[in-house]
Amino acid sequence: MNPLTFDRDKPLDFVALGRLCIDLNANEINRPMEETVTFTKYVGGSPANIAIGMARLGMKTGFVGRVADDQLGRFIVRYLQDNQIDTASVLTDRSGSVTGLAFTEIKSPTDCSILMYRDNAADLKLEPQDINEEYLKQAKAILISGTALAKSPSREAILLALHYARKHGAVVFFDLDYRPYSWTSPAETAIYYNLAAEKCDVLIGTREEFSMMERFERNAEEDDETTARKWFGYQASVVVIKHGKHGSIAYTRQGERYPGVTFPAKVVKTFGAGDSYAAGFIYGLMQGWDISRSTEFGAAAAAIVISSHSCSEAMPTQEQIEAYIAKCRNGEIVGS
Ligand SMILES: Nc1ncnc2c1ncn2[C@@H]1O[C@H](COP(=O)(O)OP(=O)(O)OP(=O)(O)O)[C@@H](O)[C@H]1O
Ligand SMILES: O=C(O)C[C@@H](O)[C@H](O)C(=O)CO
Repeated sequence: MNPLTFDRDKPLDFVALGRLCIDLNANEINRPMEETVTFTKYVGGSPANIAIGMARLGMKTGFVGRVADDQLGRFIVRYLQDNQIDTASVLTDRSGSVTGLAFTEIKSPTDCSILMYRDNAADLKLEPQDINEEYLKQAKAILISGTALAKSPSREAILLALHYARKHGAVVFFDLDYRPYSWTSPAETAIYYNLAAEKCDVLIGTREEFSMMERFERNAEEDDETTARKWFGYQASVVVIKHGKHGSIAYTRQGERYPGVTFPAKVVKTFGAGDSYAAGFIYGLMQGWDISRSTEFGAAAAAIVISSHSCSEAMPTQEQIEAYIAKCRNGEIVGS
């Protein structure tokens, strides 16, 4: 089943908000970054990757965010536009901020890390005045991600966007996307995550991310079902808890539980799995597919992206995902 309904009369399918940055992925892989000499530049940041994934799947997609007034900011906007993403609400920050950089180290397919340069990052300069109610009113669904809550004024801007989305009946997806380097204290993190999550229809996160949000619960059990049930006491109707290569479990407010499959992958690097999974899963739900088919689609999208060098550039089309699933079923693709 699929408990979500989307307002078919709204012209924009999907609007993502928040982080737009640059990934610099090591070209010489399977070694520490000290030995890497060249990197390839891609657009990055979890909500950016998900928006690009949704656009590749043919959804009419927009973005709300701020980029730096520099060459990298302009590169990001051009890349979004080249991918048919509406950038009317992507503003240039002129306060002297810079584009956030994520240098990725790929030591092995299972040992990847990210070296961040995010001091004075433009994406966190998003202001409440940048949130256009008329724009969000046009969206069937919006997506927020946790990093945008890390600092003011971006934090207030996202909370205002949640208010408008609720007011105008958009379905709200929250990809928890917890990046500890963006936050100053665990208590502050949990408080703002909880505040936002209470207003969202679909929560998608890893076990660790949900546990981070439960730091003030008595007897937190780290049990997926208990976690999901807590959110059904607020606005959520679907809660997805991801477990890396062990798959995911989706719970619904109606008490159903859908364990998600995984697909074999020739893993190059693991990051980007969550973003591609989210794009495939949300796309499925927006097509009216049931939850099992949607999680399967997300898992196949993730297998494709982790078998590739980038996150954004590797986001697959519907045809690519369907072909991948078919090849896995025929035994033409086996894991690494
Ligand atoms: N090694 C793997 N092989 C196949 N599928 C995988 C693998 N790792 C992750 N996936 C798929 O991707 C989905 C999301 O992965 P994961 O739980 O690692 O999310 P995440 O931690 O948010 O990812 P990210 O590393 O991008 O932050 C999983 O539910 C699974 O379907
Ligand atoms: O911001 C990060 O932590 C890295 C991102 O730039 C990257 O694209 C990502 O979010 C992958 O999930």
